[in-house]
Amino acid sequence: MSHPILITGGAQRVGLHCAKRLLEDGHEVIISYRRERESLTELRALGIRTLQADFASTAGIMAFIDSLHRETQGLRAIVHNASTWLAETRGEEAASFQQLFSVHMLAPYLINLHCSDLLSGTGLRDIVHISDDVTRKGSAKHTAYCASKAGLESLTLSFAERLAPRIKVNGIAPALLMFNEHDSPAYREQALAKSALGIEPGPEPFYQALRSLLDNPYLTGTTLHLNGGRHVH
Ligand SMILES: NC(=O)C1=CN([C@@H]2O[C@H](COP(=O)(O)OP(=O)(O)OC[C@H]3O[C@@H](n4cnc5c(N)ncnc54)[C@H](OP(=O)(O)O)[C@@H]3O)[C@@H](O)[C@H]2O)C=CC1
Ligand SMILES: Nc1nc2c(c(=O)[nH]1)N=C([C@H](O)[C@@H](O)CO)CN2
Repeated sequence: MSHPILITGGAQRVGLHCAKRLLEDGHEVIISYRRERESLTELRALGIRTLQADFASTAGIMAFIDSLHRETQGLRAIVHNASTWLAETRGEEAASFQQLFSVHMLAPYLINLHCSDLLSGTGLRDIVHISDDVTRKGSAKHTAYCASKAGLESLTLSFAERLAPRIKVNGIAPALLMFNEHDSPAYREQALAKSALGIEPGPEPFYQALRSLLDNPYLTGTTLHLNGGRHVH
């Protein structure tokens, strides 16, 4: 019997798509969510287990770790997808940085430390960190966000060494996947022009990248840059 796959931040957009696709591919799925949403009703009806969590504080992360251990005896994989795309607000830079650090680095770090014991069973066992292609060049507008995602890529390397050969640890660093509804036409045009392929791919190519990491027995410590041929400058 194979254990469920945990994907954090699974109540909307990329995480929601991957939760449904993993279920279609025959996996049991557990998601974490921060805010109650309509999508959760559909997921629960499909048999996906949903755990509330706010990773903005150590207490919130540790509470999630407790609830995950109560929810399952084992896991096939942990996908650290939960994220907040925060631009620093003048005067609130420190609070923003701490929130981004907590969600993008402290939560994956503590969950890996306290829940890697759940990664068991006879087949492959995986941890996947979701960072961002922008770590290759830095970001003037999302400086703290970019730094926290770069730190997550460092955790990929460290945990890959620390948990081998029992558990594979890899990352996906996407560039544009899905616009947000408030994105202006000008912003959309500018974002599309940044990659050679010039498209908004949606969540399915991301799922294909996740699938390739989960199914490959000879990949660890690798971050896949899913960026449509994005130029660095
Ligand atoms: N979309 C894109 O184009 C790109 C995405 N990425 C990365 O891909 C991943 C998926 O992107 P996308 O689907 O757009 O992500 P979202 O911005 O939709 O965030 C995913 C989920 O993270 C949850 N989350 C936010 N803050 C917290 C918190 N403090 N505690 C717990 N959960 C939290 C949100 O829950 P709630 O809604 O309840 O607040 C949300 O549902 C992310 O890691 C993102 O950084 C990278 C580059 C481009
Ligand atoms: N948590 C999120 N991270 C990011 C998002 C998002 O919507 N949520 N979006 C982006 C952009 O698409 C960017 O890659 C291109 O403008 C980056 N990270």
